[in-house]
Amino acid sequence: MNALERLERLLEREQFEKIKAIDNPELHAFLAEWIEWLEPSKVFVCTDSEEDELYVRWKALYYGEEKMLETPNHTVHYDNYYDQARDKANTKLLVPGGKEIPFLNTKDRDEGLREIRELMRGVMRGKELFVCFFVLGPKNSIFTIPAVQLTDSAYVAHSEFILYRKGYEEFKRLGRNARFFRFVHSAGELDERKTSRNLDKRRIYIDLLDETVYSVNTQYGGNTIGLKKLAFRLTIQKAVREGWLSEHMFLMRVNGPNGRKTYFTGAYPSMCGKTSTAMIPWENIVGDDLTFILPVNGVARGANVEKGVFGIIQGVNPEDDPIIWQVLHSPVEIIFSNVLVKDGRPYWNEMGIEIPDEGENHSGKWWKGKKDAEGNEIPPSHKNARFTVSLEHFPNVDLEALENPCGVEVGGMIFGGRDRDTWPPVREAFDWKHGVITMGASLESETTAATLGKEGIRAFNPMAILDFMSVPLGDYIRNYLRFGEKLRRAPKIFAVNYFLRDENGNWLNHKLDKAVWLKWMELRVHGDVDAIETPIGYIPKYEDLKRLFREVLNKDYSREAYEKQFTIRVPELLAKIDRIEKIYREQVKEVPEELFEVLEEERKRLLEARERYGDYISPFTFEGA
Ligand SMILES: Nc1nc2c(ncn2[C@@H]2O[C@H](COP(=O)(O)OP(=O)(O)OP(=O)(O)O)[C@@H](O)[C@H]2O)c(=O)[nH]1
Ligand SMILES: O=C([O-])CC(=O)C(=O)O
Ligand SMILES: [Mn+2]
Repeated sequence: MNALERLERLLEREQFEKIKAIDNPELHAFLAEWIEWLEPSKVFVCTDSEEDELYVRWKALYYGEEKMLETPNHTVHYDNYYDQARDKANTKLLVPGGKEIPFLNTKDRDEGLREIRELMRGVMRGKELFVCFFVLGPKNSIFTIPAVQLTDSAYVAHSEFILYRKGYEEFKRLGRNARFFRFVHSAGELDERKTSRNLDKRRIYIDLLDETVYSVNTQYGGNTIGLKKLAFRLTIQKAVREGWLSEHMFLMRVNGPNGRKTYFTGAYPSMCGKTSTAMIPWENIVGDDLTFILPVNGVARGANVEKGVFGIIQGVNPEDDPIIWQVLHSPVEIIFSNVLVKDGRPYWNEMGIEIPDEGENHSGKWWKGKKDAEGNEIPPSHKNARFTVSLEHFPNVDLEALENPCGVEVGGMIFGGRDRDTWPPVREAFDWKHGVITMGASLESETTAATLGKEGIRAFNPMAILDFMSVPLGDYIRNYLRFGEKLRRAPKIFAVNYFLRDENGNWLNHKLDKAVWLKWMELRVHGDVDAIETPIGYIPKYEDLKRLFREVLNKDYSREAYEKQFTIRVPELLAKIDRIEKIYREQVKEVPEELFEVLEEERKRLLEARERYGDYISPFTFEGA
């Protein structure tokens, strides 16, 4: 029996017809094999129709994976108390022979496939399987990659409808020519709260050879939403092979003088400010998490991989995040996850208003002071609680840029992380290579609640992408360097640090200061302001920042604040170069030699400056020099 015949027996007539309309034997074979293996009691195939999308939304409520809230179109979803973040330990790249690759979590492909298949055998008995088609990137564009998702979680399918462009028609159009990614997910057995029960058997296995990702016994979006971080491993591999960039970056428009539009990307690790930057009130958002950048006629063109936001809700308050606040309080389609709910209303940590002392949250019934099994007090919402919403609902979305099949020209690329004591708030690289190596490849950031495990540990995280890396790091960096050489107009590279602290641990900057750094970078892209040359790149002049603080935030910016924030901290900077060099030499290996040369030059500049001016050098010293 061929695959289509098997599918005809497995599916109800109406569902079968939807599959049959796609002329792709490879897809048929994949579906027949997995439907037989997973043994769902029912299969629903989603086309691009409103009706099918609505069916999925409804099923998330019907099966209890989501509950209705008071506001129309708002729902809440809970993940298991121990399934609240990405599980790095159980996320593995399947490679032939289980070849060890530094910093990557690999596993023998045959063994991994055997294990995951065993865990998934018959796992959907008594459940409904959703077969969904989406695309990464804008439709019918140079960026488009089709993907098919199999999942028994209506919540996962629902999230994908909010976050990605529909792809059923694209599959039909492409027919046999479609080269597509595949995702197979099962939440596994659910408990009475409809959360995954068998967390000890949670696995996320990425088959790089077949461009297929398997995920089982988990619901948390970062472990399950195929097109998000699971596809990301596949697109990084593809990009490095084909000579473009697939990045953990926001994409936004910064509005310059006289209506000038300049687009920026920004790579910061999870929970380090991508969404909050892309949502700065004066500017416009295109994307907040994943960006494809292609070289087109010597220009870097970027597009959002997604069309929605799976954003962190903790700390969202009306003062700092007025637009997100407004969206979260309007009756548009939103899934709140792992928040506190009381009388049908969602509440979260640090929302800037009084929140109830009891209700339901990610731990079940909750009251103030409740402790978990480990004796830790449970906050109202989880630190990694999130909201899922389409970008079309944001008044500040740049829709033209979002849907442009050619993307937008990237004027600047920003790197940043949680760094308490080393980098200044903003600086510009001397050139592409200097930026790629001393800013991107040298990025370190403190760990956060976006992944399971301890927080606040400074960790090497090149390009904010290490968690998702799927090729040897040296190859990835080489591709970056070569990418710049292909361009006749390379984006300028910048580094930011929103997380500087003083001796007492207090933040040196306010959350909205980044609005000023953005305006400064926009001016720099066009050569509209001068800057001060330091050993680590160009930094802003005090007068320019003072003027911008006044114009943008209507705030004073004192010389003292500037001096403290922009002091060049030579001992910390040198120690960092030592750490980074050691990692690349001893752990990563097989790194382009240029990396060491550029680090060495930076070290020399710092040593010379220290010789002349001492350990901590005021920015005014360089300005005068
Ligand atoms: N102190 C400080 N905290 C900030 C600043 N900007 C953002 N944050 C905090 O950073 C956290 C989340 O940042 P997001 O912008 O949601 O993170 P993201 O980079 O989009 O993360 P992912 O969605 O996990 O990839 C929140 O807890 C914010 O309060 C800042 O300028 N200063
Ligand atoms: O993928 C997720 O779980 C959310 C996210 O953006 C990240 O962790 O970087
Ligand atoms: Mn992310």
